[in-house]
Amino acid sequence: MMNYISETDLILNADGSAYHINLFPHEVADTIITVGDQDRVAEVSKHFDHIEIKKGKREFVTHTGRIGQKRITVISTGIGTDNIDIVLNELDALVNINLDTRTVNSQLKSLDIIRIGTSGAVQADVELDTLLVSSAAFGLDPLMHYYQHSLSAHDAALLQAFKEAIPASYQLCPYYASAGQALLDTLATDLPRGITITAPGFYTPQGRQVRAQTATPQLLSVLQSFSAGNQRITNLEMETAGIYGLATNLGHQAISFNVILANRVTQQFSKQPLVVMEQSIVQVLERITNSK
Ligand SMILES: O=P(O)(O)O[C@H]1O[C@H](CO)[C@@H](O)[C@H]1O
Ligand SMILES: O=c1cc[nH]c(=O)[nH]1
Repeated sequence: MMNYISETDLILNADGSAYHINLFPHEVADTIITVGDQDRVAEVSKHFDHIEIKKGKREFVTHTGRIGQKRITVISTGIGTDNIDIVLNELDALVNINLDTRTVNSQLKSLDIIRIGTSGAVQADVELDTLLVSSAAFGLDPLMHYYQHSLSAHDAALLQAFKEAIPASYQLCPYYASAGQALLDTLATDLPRGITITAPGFYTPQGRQVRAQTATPQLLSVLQSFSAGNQRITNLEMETAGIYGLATNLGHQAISFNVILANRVTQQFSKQPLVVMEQSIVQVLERITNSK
């Protein structure tokens, strides 16, 4: 059959649910909040008026419910863009593929995908315990090199400028992906913004020096000093570029809210990470429920 998606391209569990995230189409809302930490899922859903579904498999815990009339799914991705590949492809399959015929639906759905995650700042003036929005992200992980990913001339020039700023000896191959403009406009016009670096690790890939010897000794200062026009790199984390790149490829809107827990320039870490995350969750939920 034409355009048939095979049983090994899109794997379903014996009950017909998506292979890793273990969900059925009716269990997913059009507004999706992604968090890294499984325990953060309940910290979000405790603010729901009603929870209709609680499911989980591996690191992918999902709660779907409502605040007022707004139906929201919150799902944990675990750490890293390899998990983003799984979560975004499976969420998209649930809403855009007929799982019985294994063909793509004629009407495609665009999800709103909203990350609430923690992050480290690379600029001294990005303050601890504040909320920062990723206007775009450079991925230093490899995920989007496997997907078609076209850029505007402006964005291609920005990526080229960043590539030229990285010492050749680092052997890095960054990609670039932007936030969904509609979500930036509806949820985050008043928040500080910047370009986020999505790293393929937490320690040396984010310029940390513990015991392992680094091959990229000036990474933090390279990131900190990069600028193009009025754009600069503000923070480091591990999912945003993959979320933005795959959301763009699949026709979804995505936005990443970063709770700044570390400042890598002042070398300070938040004294109250759980309190700040709780305040940020409340703030983002208010923005979502007030938006439409
Ligand atoms: O707090 P989360 O959402 O997990 O996000 C950040 O924290 C983790 C590293 O500690 C990475 O996943 C990074 O992106
Ligand atoms: O510095 C940090 C803090 C949170 N998450 C990261 O990935 N990096």
